[in-house]
Amino acid sequence: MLEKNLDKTIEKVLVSEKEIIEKSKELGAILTKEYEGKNPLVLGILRGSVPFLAELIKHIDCHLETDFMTVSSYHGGTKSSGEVKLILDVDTAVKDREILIVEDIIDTGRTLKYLKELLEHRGANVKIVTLLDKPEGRIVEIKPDYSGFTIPNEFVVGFGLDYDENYRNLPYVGVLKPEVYKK
Ligand SMILES: O=P(O)(O)OC[C@H]1O[C@H](OP(=O)(O)OP(=O)(O)O)[C@H](O)[C@@H]1O
Ligand SMILES: Nc1nc2[nH]cnc2c(=O)[nH]1
Repeated sequence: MLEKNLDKTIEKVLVSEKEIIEKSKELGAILTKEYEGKNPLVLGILRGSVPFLAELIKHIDCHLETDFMTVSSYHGGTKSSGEVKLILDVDTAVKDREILIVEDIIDTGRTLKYLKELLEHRGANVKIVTLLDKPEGRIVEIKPDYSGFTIPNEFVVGFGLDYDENYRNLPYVGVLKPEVYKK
């Protein structure tokens, strides 16, 4: 059964809403300089990136476009299936385009390695910004160009990140109480 109050299912908060907003402002200032006059395509990876993309682009003060791609490899659980599935491709032409991929998290690195290679193969110039980086989870080599917070090797939820499609709407990033996984 789902708890009424999401807060009650959280064991600890790793990154607060205030910290996320402050970090988005910092990253936004850096990205404003990076992309001035380049009209980048800011590419959100569905579904997890939506809250971070929405916060981040408010602080990038230059012309940009947005688009989305859907990929999935966790299928609701806490472990990567090992296979990245492309569910919905980007609509905008990407050849010779400056693309900024926006992600909520890099863990094994499989999703971003797959996406970076796919888009570079199509002729795009790709950079990556992620809200969270979990370096201890890495299985394939990939580094973000810009990263908000480095976190320990724990499964996290909130600010876009789900467990079984829930908790994406929490305004902060946290770790669930162990009993949630037993239900
Ligand atoms: O580095 P990795 O181990 O590949 O993990 C990172 C990916 O996992 C999550 O996506 P998921 O497949 O759960 O889809 P979702 O965004 O719809 O939750 C997250 O949004 C990243 O895209
Ligand atoms: N919700 C969630 N999705 C992930 N995808 C890769 N790592 C994680 C994580 O820690 N939490």
